[in-house]
Amino acid sequence: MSRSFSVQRRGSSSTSPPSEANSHLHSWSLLIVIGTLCLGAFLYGLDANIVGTAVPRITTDFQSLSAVAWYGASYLLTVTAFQPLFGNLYRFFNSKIVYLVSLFIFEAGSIVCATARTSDILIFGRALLGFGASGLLQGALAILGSIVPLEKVPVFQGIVISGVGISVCAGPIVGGALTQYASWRWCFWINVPAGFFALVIIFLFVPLAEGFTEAKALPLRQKLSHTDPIGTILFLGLVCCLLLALTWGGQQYSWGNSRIISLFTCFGMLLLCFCFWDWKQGDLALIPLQVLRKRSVVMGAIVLFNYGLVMYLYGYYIPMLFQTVQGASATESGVRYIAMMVPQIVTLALTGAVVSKWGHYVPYMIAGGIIASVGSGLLTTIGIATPTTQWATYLVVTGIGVGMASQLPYTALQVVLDSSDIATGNGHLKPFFTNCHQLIDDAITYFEDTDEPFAFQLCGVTTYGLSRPADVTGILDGASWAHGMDFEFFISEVMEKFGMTSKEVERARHMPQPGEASYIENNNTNPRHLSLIQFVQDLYKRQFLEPANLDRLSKKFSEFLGVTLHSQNLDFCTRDYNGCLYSIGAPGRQREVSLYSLVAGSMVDATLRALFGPYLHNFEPDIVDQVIEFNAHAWILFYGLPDFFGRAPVCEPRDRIRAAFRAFIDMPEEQRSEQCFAFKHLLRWMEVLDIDKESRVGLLFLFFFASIANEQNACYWFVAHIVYDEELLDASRKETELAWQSGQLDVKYLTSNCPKLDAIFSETLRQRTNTFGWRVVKEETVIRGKKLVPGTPVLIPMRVLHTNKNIWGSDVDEFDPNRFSKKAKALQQPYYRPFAGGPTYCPGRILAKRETYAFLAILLRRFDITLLPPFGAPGRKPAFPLMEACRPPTGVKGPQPNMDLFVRLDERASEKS
Ligand code: HEM
Repeated sequence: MSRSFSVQRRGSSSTSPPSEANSHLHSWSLLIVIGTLCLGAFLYGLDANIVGTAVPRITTDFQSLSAVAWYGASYLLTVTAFQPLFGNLYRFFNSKIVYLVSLFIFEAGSIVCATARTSDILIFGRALLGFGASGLLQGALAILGSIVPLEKVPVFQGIVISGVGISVCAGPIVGGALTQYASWRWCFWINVPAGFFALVIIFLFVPLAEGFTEAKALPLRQKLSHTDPIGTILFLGLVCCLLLALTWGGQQYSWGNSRIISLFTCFGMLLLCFCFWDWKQGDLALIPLQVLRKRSVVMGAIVLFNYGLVMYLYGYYIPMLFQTVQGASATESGVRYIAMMVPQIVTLALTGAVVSKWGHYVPYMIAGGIIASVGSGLLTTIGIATPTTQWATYLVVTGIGVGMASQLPYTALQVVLDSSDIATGNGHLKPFFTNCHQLIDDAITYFEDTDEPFAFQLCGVTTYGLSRPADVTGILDGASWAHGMDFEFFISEVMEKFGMTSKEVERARHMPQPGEASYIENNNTNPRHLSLIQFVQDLYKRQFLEPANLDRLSKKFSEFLGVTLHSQNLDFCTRDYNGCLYSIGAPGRQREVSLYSLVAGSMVDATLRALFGPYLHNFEPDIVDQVIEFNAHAWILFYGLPDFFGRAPVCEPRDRIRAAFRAFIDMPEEQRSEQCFAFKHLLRWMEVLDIDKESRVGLLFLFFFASIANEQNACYWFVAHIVYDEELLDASRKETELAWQSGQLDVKYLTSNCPKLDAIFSETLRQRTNTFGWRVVKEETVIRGKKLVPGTPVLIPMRVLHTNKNIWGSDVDEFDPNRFSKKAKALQQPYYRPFAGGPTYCPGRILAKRETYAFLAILLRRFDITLLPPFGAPGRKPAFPLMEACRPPTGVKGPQPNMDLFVRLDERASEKS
């Protein structure tokens, strides 16, 4: 049975870096569009608040006191009931078009209201208005996602949403003034020029192109079925029946009247149908039933319902009291109402800020309820002659109470994220980014009765996580359901994050067709007419698995490593890569170094030189540090976190590396003679395709990142375990010495004849590959009875394979290479997958082993290694570093900040020159 909470729109398009995304707006065009979206949000809120002060005139004009509640309710009904529908429309269709359609409906509704000749037409017009308005706020947020970079979305979101806040305050005053000095009809006419202006601006300024998402690429039929039209109709029907029965009952008709009874009966039947339909639809339902099982959601809904009741009751009856009982004009009534609205907005903002900071929301909710009740009680005492100070004080008290508590159900879900309540919150952002593995473990425990994939919210995006080892291997090995999962789409998203424009990413997915310029017969570079993405994947395999290319690359790599690993070249080991600034003496034969700096610095340097030749170092002398810095913070880019206007730690290294790549690409091919095979072909083919320069830089960057993301840290743990354990160190020295028999390092011998190293390497990878694989649901897929919704990302926690006690025994947390000494048993274990498997089987697996072993072999050949005691504790063995746990991985993780091993390297006599 389904357990996920809700399906929300993916903001994939907005993740590309600011300067590169061609749909992003700048300067005055951005200003004007943001102003217009604000106007849309203002109109959305205005129409809920403007009629209150106009209602007394309307009821007088139409002689329709019995319909008084309907003027507000019809708007509210549709504006609420159609929210989920519009949410899905924005998810599956182009945001600009859906927004324009909703504005158009809003305009039509306004004209119907403004020209209404009867009360019924006005009610119909209000319903139409609400229907259009239900797409305005969501639409503004959806459009924002494609016109501003992701990191700036929260700021602009705040600006746009403030339009609603202003309308709450301005609505009654504007409504009052228009009703008094013109006619109540102007409360609706006002929407027409404003809405028309918004239509024109959005039409002219917002680009039609937006980021590609899998949901938007679904066939029309599938899109329509996912918007759950039947659920929407049933929901609307049942709400209408209930509201009609409640409005007419006891007023127009007695409660026992057959119409009222029929309406209640219809409501009951529709409710049953809706529940059945909702249950059948699972995750695709308008309101997934699982949501209602969650205490926090149910309580939040009850609180919101009660405050909604209070707000709308007062919104109608207090202006009526002012105007019809106390004889105030419509404008004056609006101004008087400020006494309630201003305190409400102020306390709303204040409580929100306080709760966000300290996290306790229940006290404010209770206090708000008590204050609002006291205020409401006091309001019951006012009458025709109540002095201004008295009724104003009562309104202020009520406003404070309502403002204090009415938004807290939303805030509570954002701020207090209880990981055991995994499926109930509308965001698991905080636990994911502070301890993602704990969040996944909690989810697995929480769902262990069903073993079905769980769902959680990440940056507003519903994300599935697989909980069973068999499902993880199933996805890698192509289980029958795995074809519904797409890796290519995930890669497309990552390409955007690394700087390709969405237009070029779409082109990269396209297979060249006969007749197109990119379909070149007898073309040596891309003879199989692959799409650019497939071409890149093919290049990976040719570069890292074809013996000639692989041997050349690993030979170069070892040579560069051989140059670096000399005592006089180790100054870089003083770098503060991991919060471990370690001062070493002047270059000499004995050096004391941070192991992390030693491994990271020399591995990254050798990889860069083997892949690119010396060129990147020429363009950016600090390139090694920049890459290490980038790797440490790549998760910020990867998970699309805001870069705080370019100040996140990932920004500077990203920009400097990109600048070096840009200069590299600008060199004529003949001057790049030392670049590797893959880059030569990749750059050539991108030139044929005429991919824009920034996108070429982005793809090159991503290609390079794949080859270093795991390597540097995997090698660190491997060497750290060996250095930490004298027995392992001795055994490793013995094995690696044999690879130097010719005087040169024989890497192939090393990787084929060292069982002890193999066992240590395998155990290191078992313990350290806590990475996540990612896929996107391509078509409706069912795993263990749970329907996964297309377009939703799926997280594959490899960890469930390697840390599972049922598979590896109760000592799973111990580092024990012996479990791999009996090779046949552990290595053939289907749940041992450090390099994944199937179509995405890591093409760098052979090179990874060669590079790691080569590093160790050269290090042991050159130096005697002594583990240093912790600072200030001579004679003691340092603690083994813990793995960094606070950030989600983008590859194998490094040690926790300020945790490292420090070693003394004594150049061996045989190596002294
Ligand atoms: C010990 C080090 C390494 C580990 C643990 C590792 C692990 C992995 C894993 C688990 C995947 C599959 C991701 C998925 O299915 O979602 C993968 C993919 C990949 N790895 Fe590695 N890797 C390592 C080293 C390397 C090296 C040295 C290179 C290149 C020189 C490399 C290049 C790649 C590439 C290009 C892919 C993507 C394959 C595709 O697009 O189909 N890896 N790696």
